[in-house]
Amino acid sequence: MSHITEAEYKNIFHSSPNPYVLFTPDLIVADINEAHLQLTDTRREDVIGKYLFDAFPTPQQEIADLLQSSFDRVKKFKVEDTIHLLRYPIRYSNKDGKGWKDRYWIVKNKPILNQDGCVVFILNNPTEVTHLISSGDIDPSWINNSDFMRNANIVREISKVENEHRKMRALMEQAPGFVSILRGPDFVFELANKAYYQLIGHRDILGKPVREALPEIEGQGYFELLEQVYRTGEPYIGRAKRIHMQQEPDSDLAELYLDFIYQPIFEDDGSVSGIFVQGHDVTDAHNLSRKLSYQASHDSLTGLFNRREFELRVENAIKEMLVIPNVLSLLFLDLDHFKNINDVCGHRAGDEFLRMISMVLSSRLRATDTLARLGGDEFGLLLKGCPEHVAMNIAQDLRQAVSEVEFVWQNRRFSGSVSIGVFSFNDISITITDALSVADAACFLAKEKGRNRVQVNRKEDDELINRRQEIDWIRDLTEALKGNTIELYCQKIQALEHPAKYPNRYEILIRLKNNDGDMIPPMAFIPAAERYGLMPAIDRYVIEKTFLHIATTFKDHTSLLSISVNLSGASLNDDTFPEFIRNIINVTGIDPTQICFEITETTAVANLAKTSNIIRDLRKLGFRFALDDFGSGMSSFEYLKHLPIDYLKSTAHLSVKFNLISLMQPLSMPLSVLQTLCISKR
Ligand SMILES: Nc1nc2c(ncn2[C@@H]2O[C@H](COP(=O)(O)OP(=O)(O)OP(=O)(O)O)[C@@H](O)[C@H]2O)c(=O)[nH]1
Repeated sequence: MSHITEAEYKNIFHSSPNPYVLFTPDLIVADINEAHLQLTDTRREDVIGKYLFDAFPTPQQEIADLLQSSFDRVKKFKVEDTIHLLRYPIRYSNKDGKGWKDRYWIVKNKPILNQDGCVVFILNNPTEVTHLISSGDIDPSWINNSDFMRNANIVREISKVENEHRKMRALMEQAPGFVSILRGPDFVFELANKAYYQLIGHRDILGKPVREALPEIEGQGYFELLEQVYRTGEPYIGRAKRIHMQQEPDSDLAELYLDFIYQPIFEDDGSVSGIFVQGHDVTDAHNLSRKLSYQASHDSLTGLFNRREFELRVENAIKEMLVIPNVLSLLFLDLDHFKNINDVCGHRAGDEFLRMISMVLSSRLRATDTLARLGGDEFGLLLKGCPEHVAMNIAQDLRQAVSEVEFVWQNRRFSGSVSIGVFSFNDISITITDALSVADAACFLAKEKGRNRVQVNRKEDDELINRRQEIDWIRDLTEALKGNTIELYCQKIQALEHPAKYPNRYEILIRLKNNDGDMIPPMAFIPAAERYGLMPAIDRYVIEKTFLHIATTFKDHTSLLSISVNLSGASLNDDTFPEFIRNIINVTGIDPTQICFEITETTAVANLAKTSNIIRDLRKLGFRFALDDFGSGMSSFEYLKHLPIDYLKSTAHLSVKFNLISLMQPLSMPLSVLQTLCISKR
């Protein structure tokens, strides 16, 4: 058999009575024969090298889409595709003018494959059928039954389906989330919407396997997940999963967080043929929630953990000991004389110093240690798997490091100093509150012993036990002050002589209730309140409550009553106290002559000048003053000369009559009973 030369092939192509156009896969006109040029009334030079729709324009996009989809099928499935009826108008231009001539066609598109099976050309062969449609002399029943019309109906159905398909694609395109379809075991990109392209930085991915299209994803576990879904047919849902990918060509990898689903695509026989990928970029929401949780767990000034997070971590560490026996060490650090920096240079300097100390402490710790700022100038440190002797060494190291800090602010120099309490334990029954208060108490002792030192907790250390008890009282008292649950009682003051002259005298006392409902007398908690500076708050609480009670309950019987209220030394040293009293009188409108403030001898003597001034100030308003427990201390009559007091109250064994001497009655009663008592005695 003789071979046909290329020239002979060309000759056959050009002289064929059937119209042909040869397109490249990009739909560029590679060649066109005479029959086609005549049929479409076109000149060769106007179409060669041009894109299909530039060479053969059409007035309507839908028509172009139909033709385009036929070419797409040819490229995809590599088999001939026929459009059984296509309305494709042809442009004309003659002496009558320009316009479009309606033409109808049957169009066949055939792939020309190379040796590797790739599409190198598409041979387009249109057959014009306009005359069949427009002649009008065709028997209608023949039209309905003819193959031609059946084909036409099929075409209509196909275009309906294709229309639906187009709408679906448009919806997918506009979907706010990203969508793509991966086909076959190599996960070749068959489709991707706008959001997907945006996510991957508009890379050219269609027709490429995912490993080739997105190489930077390798090693992040995503390809393995695709394979798993493909193999098992089970969908996979990822929530805020981290991925590193390029969002711009040649850019650095960006850290993103995605919510997504890999949904298997099933064929009719139940096999998986691809994966439908759908999801959202949730990076912003994720980062925001990370930021919020950072803020909730960190101290904004120093960047260290805050008290809440610290307590949570200590609590978890105690729970972990249930599973793995361990020794935990808690360090409680309190800067020495920090207030000094604030007072001398202002809070900004104080803040800067706190930041500096935080850095010094952090730099000496392991990543697994938990350092937190608990508040003010207090820090907590949790060391896991750390026995006491190691914790002591660490504490000494930190103390030393802080003592070497030199802080300069506006030419003023300050050196650092810290007191540290250490508590090591392996007892899983301990509560977090106890553990922290033991370390706190040890730190307190370190302060008391002279500061700039480390104090380890020893169970047998009485001082520490007392401190812990005190800290518990302070916690209870602070709660009670906040919750208004300190209870006020009154106790009658009995004049030894002329009792009728002083009928209704009462002293206000405070009581605290413990968790079991038992009343706790003041001598149990007042020392702790004095030591921890809670007395001014307690005094004000009692004064407010008592004055309000008198104002509301004894409005019409005020002259019947005289009430004694104890005042602590701290209030007498507080320059704002007289102002507080003036305000409360204005608010309640009570008569100051009904009130007698009781102060102790030791308080008065501690700061005689200041105390005398405040007493004078308040007496001018009408208040009276009594010196309590006279005789229990130095009992020097000398200083009494300088104190402008009205009464002396003495212990029973020392009967000194000054103006009025009283004895406590053993029974006391709640303040609320007072009204009934007084009124009935009237
Ligand atoms: N600059 C600054 N000061 C704070 C902050 N929080 C609390 N303070 C102050 O820190 C001081 C802590 O005082 P203390 O610990 O009682 O006093 P100190 O001078 O360190 O005395 P000792 O602990 O007894 O040695 C108080 O004056 C608070 O007002 C803060 O965030 N910034």
